[in-house]
Amino acid sequence: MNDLLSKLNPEQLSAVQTTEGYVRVMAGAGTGKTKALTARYCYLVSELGISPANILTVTFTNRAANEMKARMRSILGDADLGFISTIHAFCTRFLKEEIHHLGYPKNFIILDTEDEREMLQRIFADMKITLRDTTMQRTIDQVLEAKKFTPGYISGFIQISAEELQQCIEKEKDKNNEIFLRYLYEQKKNYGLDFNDLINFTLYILENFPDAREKWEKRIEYVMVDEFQDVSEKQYKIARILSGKHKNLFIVGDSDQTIYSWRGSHVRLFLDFDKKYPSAKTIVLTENYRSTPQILRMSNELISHNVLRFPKELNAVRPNGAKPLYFHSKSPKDETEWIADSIQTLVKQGAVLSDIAVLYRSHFLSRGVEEILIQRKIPYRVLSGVSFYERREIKDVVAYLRMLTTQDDIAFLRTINVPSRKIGKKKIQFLKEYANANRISLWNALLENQDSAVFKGTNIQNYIHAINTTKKSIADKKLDDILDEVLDLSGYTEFIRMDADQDRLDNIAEFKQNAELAAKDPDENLETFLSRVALYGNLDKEERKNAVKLLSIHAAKGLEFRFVFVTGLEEGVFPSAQIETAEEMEEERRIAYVAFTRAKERLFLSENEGGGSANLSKFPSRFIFDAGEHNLEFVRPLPDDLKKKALQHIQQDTERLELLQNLLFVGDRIRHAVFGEGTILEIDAKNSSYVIQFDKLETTRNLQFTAKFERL
Ligand SMILES: Nc1ncnc2c1ncn2[C@@H]1O[C@H](COP(=O)(O)OP(=O)(O)OP(=O)(O)O)[C@@H](O)[C@H]1O
Repeated sequence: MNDLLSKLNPEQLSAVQTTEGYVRVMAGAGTGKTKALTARYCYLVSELGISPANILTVTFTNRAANEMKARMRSILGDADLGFISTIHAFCTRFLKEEIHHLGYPKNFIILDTEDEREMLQRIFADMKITLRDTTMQRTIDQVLEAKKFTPGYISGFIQISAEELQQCIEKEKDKNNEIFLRYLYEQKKNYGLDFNDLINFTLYILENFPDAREKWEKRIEYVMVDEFQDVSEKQYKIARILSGKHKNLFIVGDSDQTIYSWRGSHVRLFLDFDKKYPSAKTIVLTENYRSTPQILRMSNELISHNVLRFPKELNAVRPNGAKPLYFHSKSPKDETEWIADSIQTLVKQGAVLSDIAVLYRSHFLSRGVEEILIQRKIPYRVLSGVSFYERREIKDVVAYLRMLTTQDDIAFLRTINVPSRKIGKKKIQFLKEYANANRISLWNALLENQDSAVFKGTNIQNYIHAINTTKKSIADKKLDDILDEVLDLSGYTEFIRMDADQDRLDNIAEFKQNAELAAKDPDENLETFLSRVALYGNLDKEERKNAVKLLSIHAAKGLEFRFVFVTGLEEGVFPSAQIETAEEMEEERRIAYVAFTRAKERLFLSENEGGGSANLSKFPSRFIFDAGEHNLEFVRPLPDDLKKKALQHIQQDTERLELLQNLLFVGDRIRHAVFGEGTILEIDAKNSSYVIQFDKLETTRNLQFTAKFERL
């Protein structure tokens, strides 16, 4: 133990030894927060003799919980470390003991996101809901998530019986309410709890059953919350209640690394901790052990542009290194080639591939990097999610293209029932038998049997029509138009929109852009394009240890690498085009901060003029300028004209965001000097205007955000 403590700096030591009361540790990136938390746990158990059964340690991911448990085991030996867990795992354990209060059995079911989607799909089918009504993602965001956040939701849900729910469903007129009620009915019938409800139920029991609360308050003598910057308000509330008796609540994190606001976290929870608990002690860790002074300097400068933060300057312990290298390029190809060149140079200089990580804001950006690494035979692993060409929607799209050329059975089986055309197993079996007997492909088997009674009531005509029509125009059309045509006619475009998963839409948009680029090359046609793509899809799947790591910035949270590349630093990509308020822009800047501070020795930043979707601007990201040009080494200078335009664009966009910050809301009443009183019906953020219905006018008016009117 002494050995463990002797390695800590005075602030870390204070975080470890201040065991009693409310303690907030503001730990800058790379300042050894994980080390301090582990040492604190050890200190509580080994030095103070507290039992692990009385210490709750909440981690952000299962991975973090497992890592911490492994470290603890190596120090403490065998002990029940069950209370080192994610909040969801803790809630599950809590509910196993306490859910009987609500009349639920101990073996309730946990519904994961896939289960949630499947349930919704069944509900959509029962209600005959189509794309015209809503989409899957919209329903999840606006119906399930939103309604589960409303104040009375949980008590209502707990108190109502399945039968009463059934009656409510029958009476319900509003479609969204009906979807929600049906979802709750399914949950109730199966005793199923989704991730939101694991939290909701725990909180409900803690707040409404004093016996249960007292038992747990007594049991949990110390509460420690890691990565506090990303916990939601409800999770925080659970921690607060559990620490209500012993009053030992320790929170650690970095408010500059809050990147999960979309899941309900908020920088303010961390910043206002001392207002909630005036006796709270705040310890700030600023000695950074991870990065060179050069990497820190530019990261410090970047984050200093945020207003909502706890100001702190990190100091580097490591010796000097080189300035972060910034590469501006003309095209996506130039950018990825530069990345591959730089990786090869690093390897020549003695780096191993697994020391190198390529980080990106959105998954679709992995495509270009993956392609060049494959071409150069540089092994890599996609750590967050699936490689680009292995993604379901990309495989579907490629299969549709193959139905225009090879019409092979694999492409056929992948596309025939996506979207659903009522072709089940039996019909496929019929086609397989027919094709085998006649030694023809499944596609030809379908063509020969299209009028057979077997296919009555199915939608194969639409499939056949889509393929045949598009096929006819291959010779006259551009690659990207062919792609659009077959996806539109086959109903695939509508199908994927229905899913409305932004990642999938982005991936398809990226694939289309690739096709668009290929279309400009006179040597490229559908067949050459497909064989090139096939190469990327058929990688050997061996688990490679010595490989470059590709991952999203969100997945890189908490990790560190000797060499870090951040790609796609363009306005509209990073920061994303979807940012609509100054506060959201601060979150985006924190994401950049997390990315930059992952690097230990050298940071490589890049962007290109030809990136992003067609309708986005192609300027270098504001984060390059925020980080301070003097802190960067430019591989080549930015063209003056481009820089001027980029700064102008950034200035205008900043003004737009500031305006949006002071925005009025839908439903607000206003008075205009000429039109009189009216109600805001819509906010058109893209055009910076309100759609207003004035009481004395028949039709609506679009007024600029800057227009003069007063709020009533
Ligand atoms: N007192 C110390 N002396 C030497 N090295 C340290 C010390 N504390 C931490 N380190 C090293 O600094 C690096 C960063 O530590 P750690 O991963 O715990 O940081 P962190 O605060 O969790 O970072 P982030 O929040 O950015 O993910 C690790 O390599 C760790 O071993």
